[in-house]
Amino acid sequence: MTDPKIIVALDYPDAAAAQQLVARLDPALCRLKVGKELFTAEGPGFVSSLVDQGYGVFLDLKFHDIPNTVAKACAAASRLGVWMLNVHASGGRAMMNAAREAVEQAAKPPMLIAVTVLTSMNEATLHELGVSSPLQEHVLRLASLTQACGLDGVVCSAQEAPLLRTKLGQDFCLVTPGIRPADASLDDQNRVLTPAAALLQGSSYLVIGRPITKAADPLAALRSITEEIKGL
Ligand SMILES: O=C(O)c1cc(=O)[nH]c(=O)n1[C@@H]1O[C@H](COP(=O)(O)O)[C@@H](O)[C@H]1O
Repeated sequence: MTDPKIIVALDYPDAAAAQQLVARLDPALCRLKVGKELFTAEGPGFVSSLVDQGYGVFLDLKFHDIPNTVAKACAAASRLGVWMLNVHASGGRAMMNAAREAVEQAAKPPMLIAVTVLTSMNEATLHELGVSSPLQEHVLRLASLTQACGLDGVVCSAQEAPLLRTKLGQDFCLVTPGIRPADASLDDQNRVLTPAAALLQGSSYLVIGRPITKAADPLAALRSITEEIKGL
């Protein structure tokens, strides 16, 4: 069983558009991330169809609510047969414990990870929310709490991966967006790393959207990145 390190972000408005891309990819080379836009438009049926096509699916719904509601949502997501799902670490200890307990009871438990600080946020946006610590310190605090609650890992910027890898050990899963091959457009991402650099910094899995989804030949783009990170 292969363990592809690339997770392709399916940021599409509907199943037809997403499926056009999916048909051109290869489940041996990547997993797929379904987020709020596609899930809200198409629901669990499309997620199940991706699973049936042999893809590992990261259901990126970033649950954040009271513990009971998040636990029930995680149980429902687990029943879809997804490979990974996530919650917001800022939902706190009781919420994350409830999420983990719900996932553990699934017939085939998915990996459960937590979002620390979104890559779209900076210190100024944190201060506005009353968080006065430096950004990296806050990321580390949320990631440490996530680990203490027994979750499998976090979503973070690849730039935070070295700190988290050092402090939280080799077995903690670091999922990092903001990845750009050396020759790719930055789009709206600011703090980016190349696929190879992100893995060398300690990332476990790379979330990659437009460099693959907008490529003239998405499978060729996926193969080229796979080649770049071979052996890392
Ligand atoms: O949770 C995410 O996946 C995520 C978290 C974050 O902090 N930053 C971030 O860019 N993402 C997602 O990662 C993907 C990046 O897509 P591209 O910028 O096209 O490679 C998008 O689906 C974003 O929603």
